[in-house]
Amino acid sequence: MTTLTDLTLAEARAGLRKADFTAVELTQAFLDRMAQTRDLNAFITETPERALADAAGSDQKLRAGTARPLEGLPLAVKDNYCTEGVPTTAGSHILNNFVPCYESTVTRKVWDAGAVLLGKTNMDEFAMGSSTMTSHFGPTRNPLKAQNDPRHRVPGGSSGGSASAVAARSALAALGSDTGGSVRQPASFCGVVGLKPTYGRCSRWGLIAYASSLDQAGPIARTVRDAAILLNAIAGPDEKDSTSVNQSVPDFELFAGQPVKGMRIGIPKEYRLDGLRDDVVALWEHGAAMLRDQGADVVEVSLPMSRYALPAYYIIAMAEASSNLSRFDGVRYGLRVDGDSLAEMIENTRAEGFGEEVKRRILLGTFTLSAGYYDAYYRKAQQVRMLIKRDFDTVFGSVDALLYPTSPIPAFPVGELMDDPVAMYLIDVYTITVNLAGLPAMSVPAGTSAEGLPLGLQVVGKPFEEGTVIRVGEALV
Ligand SMILES: NC(=O)C[C@H](N)C(=O)O
Repeated sequence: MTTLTDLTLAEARAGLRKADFTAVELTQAFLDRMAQTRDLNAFITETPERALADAAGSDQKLRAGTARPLEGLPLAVKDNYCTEGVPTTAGSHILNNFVPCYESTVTRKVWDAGAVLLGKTNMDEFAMGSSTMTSHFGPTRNPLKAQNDPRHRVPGGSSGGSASAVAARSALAALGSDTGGSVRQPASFCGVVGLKPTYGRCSRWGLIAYASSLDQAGPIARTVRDAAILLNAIAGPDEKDSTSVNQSVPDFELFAGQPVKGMRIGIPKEYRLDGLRDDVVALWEHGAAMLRDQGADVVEVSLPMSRYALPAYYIIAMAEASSNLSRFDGVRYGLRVDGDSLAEMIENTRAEGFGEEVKRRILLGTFTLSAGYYDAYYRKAQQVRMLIKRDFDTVFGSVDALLYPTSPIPAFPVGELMDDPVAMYLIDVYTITVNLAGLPAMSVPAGTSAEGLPLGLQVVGKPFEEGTVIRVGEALV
């Protein structure tokens, strides 16, 4: 029999239904694998007892013929989803010992669909980063290394723990969240699939807020089909999140494997940045050729405003973060560091509880929102955001999807870029525009870099057309 941890989610689902193995056996295999791969530091909290108990419950349902869509399938969850009774830290010291008394809507949906929780995964603190190095719990490692180079690589971020776990086969699939690339970029770095749904497709309720107008839940999985299966479970409106959209949810799995013949795919010419690495250019051209070979019409399009996306994103994200993170004050939950007065207690708690990158963003965000600077920075960034969105609207009048790289670089060595925040922000150049425009996008493992590391290609679709993204994504692997 093949190793259980090597199965895709779709294969594991089929195996459970045919009773080739039990949910308890499958879960135990993943728990063993988690123990073997602990050096990756992919998990902040492991939940083995709950996993085995849930799996036993799933086995009963499987035997009774009442299995739900994700029955008995072991998943990992990024540690910024509130999980009732299970510690939830968002990778921060300030949420040390925080055990939510409620469950996020998205995680509630996967448990209601029968999935099994293996544990909560490591992440950049409050999802701020592209490497998982800003976590209070130490960096996560990518299970993959470059050829002839023993250095450990980052898994990307901020959902680096989730991507590392899926790539290491210590989870069948995982939930991440994507504000500016946090699902897609780690998927690209770890050679797995990452899907960011349309803004409003999934509920953000109980997902610890970073930048509320950009945050979106998303699956990380081994295959496009697996990501579609998970999206089926987490999509849909929620009365607890007024930004979730009442839009019908198709069966996304049906799109995996549908032909791309006759589709029009756009290649944005401005995304061919000066100095882009040869291997990334070659990957992109190869992807376009694959789609052309399958009968798609690949055309050049123009997104001129995207060149202003990075500064606009970092102004908006930091402004929203500075507001969202004001709730962490030591009064109600999480860390409290005493002081002589209430103000001093709050000051001490925030000074000790937040890491350097989070403090940098709170300070910059507060600055851009302050009187006198608001118009020059925040308002202007919102106007730029509108222009970027309009560019996409225009282009989507003539194409069905867009194709470009997920990241300009492959996974870099752990420790690098930490003292150069701007260089770290620049890595997000290809992922942030879709968050600003609220579009669905997917990263698929489509090639290998010169040093033998995975490279991802990104497929971007029209709002609420995740099905198209899934279709094109599947055609690239
Ligand atoms: N959260 C994200 O999507 C990651 C992005 N690199 C950021 O730091 O904002």
